[in-house]
Amino acid sequence: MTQDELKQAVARAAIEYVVDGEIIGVGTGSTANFFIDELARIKDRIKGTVASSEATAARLRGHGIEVFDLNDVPSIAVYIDGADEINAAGAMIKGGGAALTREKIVASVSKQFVCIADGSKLVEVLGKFALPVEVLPMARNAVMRKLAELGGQPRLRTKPGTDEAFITDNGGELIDVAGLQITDPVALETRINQIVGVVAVGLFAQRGANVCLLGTSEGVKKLTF
Ligand SMILES: O=C[C@H](O)[C@H](O)[C@H](O)COP(=O)(O)O
Repeated sequence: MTQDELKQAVARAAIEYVVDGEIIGVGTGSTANFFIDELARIKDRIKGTVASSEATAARLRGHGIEVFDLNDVPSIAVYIDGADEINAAGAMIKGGGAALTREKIVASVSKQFVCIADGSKLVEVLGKFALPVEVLPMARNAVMRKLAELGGQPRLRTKPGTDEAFITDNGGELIDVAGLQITDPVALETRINQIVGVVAVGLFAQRGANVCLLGTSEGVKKLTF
């Protein structure tokens, strides 16, 4: 099976976690896009969605699925999203698709987090995938110095093919920190959150996944945490 077929299989399996009559939180990225396409088939069963990025909101609306502003929503039944890496405890690195801050906010108000990922995303130790950190632009270099003190190699994310900083949906910039061996994800998340100028770190450990649907050649494996 191709990686896309594995992503499609977990996206389909995630429909089982959609709660009828409720608002569903929807993630960002290629796996989440497959989920959105599956959700479109059963859109009449749900009240609507909250999106974790402008791209996701546009795809949902393109399917005729209602997208609510989070400020108008008291709670979210379930949040469904991909990950760049996930470990055996349900802690994740996210933000390869630049949506980490809104993803973290939507996940924080969701009762359940269902991670959908192809099997390559399951790792023993998080950190091979460079850890994304969103910062306010004026704090970029100050935050990069602090992140270097943690032992990683911070690098500003740029617009493809240019030297210009990539700008997120929130007007922030992204620093990708390579070379970390994240043996204590909760401690590192706490430490990076304390750096002034950081908007959010793409380490989802304090609020990790409750369930992971992992696409493998033997079928969809379900991990619960
Ligand atoms: O910002 C993007 C998100 O955190 C994605 O969930 C993550 O990058 C995984 O994306 P994909 O499903 O495309 O591998």
